[in-house]
Amino acid sequence: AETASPLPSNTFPSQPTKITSIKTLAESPGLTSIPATYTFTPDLHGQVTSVPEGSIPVIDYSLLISGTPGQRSEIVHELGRACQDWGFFMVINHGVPQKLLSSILDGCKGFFDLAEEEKQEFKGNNVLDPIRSGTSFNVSVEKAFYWRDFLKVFVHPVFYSPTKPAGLSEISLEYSQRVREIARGLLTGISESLGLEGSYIDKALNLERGKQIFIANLYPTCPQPELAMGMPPHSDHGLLTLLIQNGIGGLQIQHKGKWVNVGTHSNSFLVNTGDHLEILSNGRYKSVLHRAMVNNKGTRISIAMAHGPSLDSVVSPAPEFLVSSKGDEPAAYIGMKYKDYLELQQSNKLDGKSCLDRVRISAV
Ligand SMILES: O=C(O)CCC(=O)C(=O)O
Ligand SMILES: [Fe+2]
Repeated sequence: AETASPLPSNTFPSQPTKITSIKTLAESPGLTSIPATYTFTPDLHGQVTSVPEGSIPVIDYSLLISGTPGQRSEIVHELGRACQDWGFFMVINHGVPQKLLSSILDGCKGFFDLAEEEKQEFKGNNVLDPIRSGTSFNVSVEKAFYWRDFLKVFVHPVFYSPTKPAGLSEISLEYSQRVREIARGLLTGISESLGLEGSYIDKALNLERGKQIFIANLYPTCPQPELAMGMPPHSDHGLLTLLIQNGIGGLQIQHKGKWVNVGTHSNSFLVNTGDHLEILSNGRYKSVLHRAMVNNKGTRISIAMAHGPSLDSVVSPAPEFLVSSKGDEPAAYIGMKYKDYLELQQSNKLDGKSCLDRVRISAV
């Protein structure tokens, strides 16, 4: 039972023997240092570069959906550049009301504020269970733990939601639908930017039944943020992840080998490319490495909405990229059923792009 096992006890005097949430630990009175089991290599923060204000790509979604043909093709071009150069961009003018964004963040806060016993009802037993609440990433395989609690819920093609707190289910349904629509719109533009039909990815990966996963992350205030890690460097398994946060930053992306602070951007979606976009595009659009830092100023909540192929899709590089007038291009990844990939990624340690490395045939 993966998520059922309690964290092992350690020598830290005030640590209870069974930690089911970092929230409980973070709220212990007088906590001034973190247990050794939460400690990572020091000076993670020192290696961060700041990029000039305004250099992270920004995509105006309204122009993709209702711009003139000229504006639209400009946005498609910008999407392609963002995927190629960054694997990351911000989406503005997406049309999702600010009120819905704050309601869903409040709903997640309500979930994390439930009594530990209540959250335990939703802990799940298997990595592919549709509702899973837990701490760190996968405590059954980790030696050091992340300063993070999570709630992961499958919201499409079948919608699930925890039954508590009251109201979360309704808000989550609406939020999931709105965000899925934007993800599909972006993937239409991304298909075109790859020189394919707009509907290419949608059809090839059966997005009508695409897997959409709602991931709420809680990063409580940490007394030694420079020693702890919210989420380690990793890439996401799906195609595109759309993230929002509660006004507190912490996300960093890797760009040209350096870690870059994304910061806070109210009312925009922070979008990153995932492994399946890299596989489908035969390495043209690489999934971006990202991680979550913690802080000692306030509790951070982020909601990452992951969009992937349908579970039964077997994804391999699109044949369109393998033959060209310039000669054949070898497939750089083997085909794998998305369900198997997801299971592999969730059952192991979260470790960079180690999952993608398992399907990679050659360096690209
Ligand atoms: O909280 C964040 O900023 C990142 C979360 C994330 O990468 C994930 O849930 O996959
Ligand atoms: Fe992620």
